[in-house]
Amino acid sequence: MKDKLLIIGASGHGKVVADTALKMKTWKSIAFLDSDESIIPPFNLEIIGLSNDASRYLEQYDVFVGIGNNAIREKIQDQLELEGASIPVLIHPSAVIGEQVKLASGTIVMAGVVINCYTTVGKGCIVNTSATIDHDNLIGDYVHISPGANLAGTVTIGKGSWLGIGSAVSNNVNITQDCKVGAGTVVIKDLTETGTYVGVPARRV
Ligand SMILES: CC(=O)SCCNC(=O)CCNC(=O)[C@H](O)C(C)(C)COP(=O)(O)OP(=O)(O)OC[C@H]1O[C@@H](n2cnc3c(N)ncnc32)[C@H](O)[C@@H]1OP(=O)(O)O
Repeated sequence: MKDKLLIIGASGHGKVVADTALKMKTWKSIAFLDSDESIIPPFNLEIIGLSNDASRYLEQYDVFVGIGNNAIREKIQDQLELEGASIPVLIHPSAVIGEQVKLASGTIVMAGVVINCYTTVGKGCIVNTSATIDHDNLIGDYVHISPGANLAGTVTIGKGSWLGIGSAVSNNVNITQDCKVGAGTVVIKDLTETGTYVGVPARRV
């Protein structure tokens, strides 16, 4: 753990990552890397280098990937791990985390989230604003659970899957890897094939 934090990506998701990190009051300073010169960084923070410059800062900074796309986040975090980066977990102070919950590095838990007991969340995940994950869930690496999604008890989500805003997953349901579950979709049965699913109940499109 270092006393400075570097966030890769200063656009929409990176902004919320920075906001969460500021609220944690854990780092003396926070800065961004971003290759897009047109971006004005939020909260008067600085962009100190290009997106692929992280290697130069690993001695001094904790590093967090603030990019919403699951596949891109995975690629960058995997490389950072190979280089020995210190990658924290970010938890907004308003989140409620149950007993025996495990959260792996590079995961962010945003404002208003509730994660109930005995759930495990893999690395590089986004648990977005006001999502709820109930007891005994197993969330794979690089999953994004969008704002307001609700997962009942004993749900499994495979690596790289994306649950859209306001979606719901019934208890004891398993969703395989790299699925996209649309906004407002209700999943009541296992999704065993990778694909895009929408509607109530969920159907593949
Ligand atoms: C902080 C943040 O912003 S986090 C980000 C939150 N964002 C989201 O949650 C967005 C979720 N994304 C969606 O719901 C998208 O519509 C997706 C990923 C499911 C599908 O996107 P695409 O692959 O581009 O599919 P496309 O738009 O072509 O739709 C395919 C069909 O599914 C239907 N469809 C798409 N999304 C939905 C949905 N959420 N519910 C019901 N039907 C849907 C479309 O109407 C279309 O039907 P048609 O073939 O009869 O015309």
